[in-house]
Amino acid sequence: MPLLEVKNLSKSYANVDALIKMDISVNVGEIVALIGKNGAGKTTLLNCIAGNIYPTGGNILYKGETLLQKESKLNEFGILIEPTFIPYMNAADNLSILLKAAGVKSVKKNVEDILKLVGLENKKKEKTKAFSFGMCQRLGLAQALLNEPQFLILDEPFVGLDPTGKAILKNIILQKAREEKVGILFSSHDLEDVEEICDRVVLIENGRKKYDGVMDYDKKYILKCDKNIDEDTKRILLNCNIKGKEVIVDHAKELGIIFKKLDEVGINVIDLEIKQRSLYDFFKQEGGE
Ligand SMILES: Nc1ncnc2c1ncn2[C@@H]1O[C@H](COP(=O)(O)OP(=O)(O)OP(=O)(O)O)[C@@H](O)[C@H]1O
Repeated sequence: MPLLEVKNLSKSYANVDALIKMDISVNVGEIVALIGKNGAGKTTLLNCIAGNIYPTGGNILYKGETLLQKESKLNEFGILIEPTFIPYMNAADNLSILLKAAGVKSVKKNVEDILKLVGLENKKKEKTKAFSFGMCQRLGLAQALLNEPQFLILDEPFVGLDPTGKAILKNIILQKAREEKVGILFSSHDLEDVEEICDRVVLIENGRKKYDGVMDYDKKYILKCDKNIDEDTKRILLNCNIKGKEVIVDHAKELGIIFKKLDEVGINVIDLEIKQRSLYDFFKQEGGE
């Protein structure tokens, strides 16, 4: 059972159908990225899941139960969507107060530990009105992590972060998913960062899901052989594209049989190269830009 399931979800504002019959899921320990042009519907989807806005139709299930009727489940979520803070309070006090205001009963992690994790340990006594946008993003991440969430919702978390901040964020996302089995759904326009960390990507266009797939789309496996592939061997390797000494294979699961066939005709594979279209190229070709 997926950790989170969005089923047939729609959201219309006055004149705009921002989400149209959206289905997506996030598994335990899975990192899923939402990508799509400005205005595609990413933030609307995240806000519906976070309980900030009500969908017009459809359903959201968390651990198999309808989320709309079980708002207490939101305590298991960590949410980073346009974070705002009380400007005349310092960073540490903001975290404590905001958690109480959100109705979180037990603050499991120490505020100082979390501030250290996001690289704000030297800023804990500073009033947030003096915080830059990037510092607010870091503090927003700290806020999202404070109650040891089982599910993380992050809206454009890379925006405004410097390279160190981005590296910290990527490490946190990977560690939360891989070691603590947190499910993570985030939106981003930073396709290189997305490509680096996510397990699955969902492309949204005009409120509809256009693509939903694992990150090994369009992978090609290039077997570099020690001699040219002759006509007889080409006939044996019917489904492969062959160029000189190279055999190009579309699916990893076919590699074993191809290795065996090559071995049978006395051809050795001396190197294996894996090529993949970049997420940016994919996005462009799918009409994302
Ligand atoms: N409060 C609102 N009132 C009316 N229309 C809205 C509102 N919020 C969003 N929209 C519209 O809904 C559509 C989806 O917007 P949304 O913010 O979800 O897109 P997005 O994919 O997050 O975009 P971006 O990448 O620019 O953040 C857009 O057409 C937007 O103009």
